[in-house]
Amino acid sequence: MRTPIIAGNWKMNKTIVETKAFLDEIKDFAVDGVEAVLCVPYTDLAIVKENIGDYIKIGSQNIHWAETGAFTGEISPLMLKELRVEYAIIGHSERREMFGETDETVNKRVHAAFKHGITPIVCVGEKLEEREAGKTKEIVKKQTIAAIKDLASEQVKQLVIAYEPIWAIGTGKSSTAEDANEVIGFIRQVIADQYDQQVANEVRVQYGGSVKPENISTYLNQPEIDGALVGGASLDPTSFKSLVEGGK
Ligand SMILES: O=C(CO)COP(=O)(O)O
Repeated sequence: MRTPIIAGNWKMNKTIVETKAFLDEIKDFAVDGVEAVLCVPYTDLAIVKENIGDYIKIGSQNIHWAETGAFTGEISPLMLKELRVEYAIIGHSERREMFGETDETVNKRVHAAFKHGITPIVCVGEKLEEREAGKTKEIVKKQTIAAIKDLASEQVKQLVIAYEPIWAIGTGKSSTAEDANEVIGFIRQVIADQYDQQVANEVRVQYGGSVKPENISTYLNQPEIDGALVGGASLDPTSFKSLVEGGK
């Protein structure tokens, strides 16, 4: 059985003061049988570490492959480890589209995360024109294979993949649950072909793109969908709690 995982991706939102107010609202919150993660800006990691209990896990929004060095603007796995970061989003479409992230750098970051005991949440997903050209599966297959290149089976089993169709992010246009389920089932098949069915059965694959408390259960009711990666709707504490409850 795969444990559902609901992760909030705050993107570039919330100052320390705003983060503290959010954390005050989720004290003592926990839902049995659902894993919850908050992927916050780097400047909020320390305050989250100091003010969060054991239930909600801390995530970053990226991770560099080197431990130290001349990489202005990047973040090292060692720095994240000190802040009790357990998850790192890697290859989000906003990083791929706006900041030059490639399939190769995604793979380097994935290896670095595993080396330091941080679980990658690898994002894959097609653009609107790719979907319209019938290329969804081709794109997610290419991105998935590149991201997991040279990983051991035991590492792949721990991996989290987020299928986020780019046209559904922040647009209010969500993929239908059936459609997301089909693509996620396909991603699992790609992993089975690269490794084996047992490995594929253990990988958790989330859906992301305009998930809200009102629609989360339609996704989580699908057999292949193991959780959600949520942007906008994770910023409000009441909404975040409903999302995690929706993971049941
Ligand atoms: O990009 C996303 C999560 O990583 C999805 O964002 P929204 O939930 O705001 O559409």
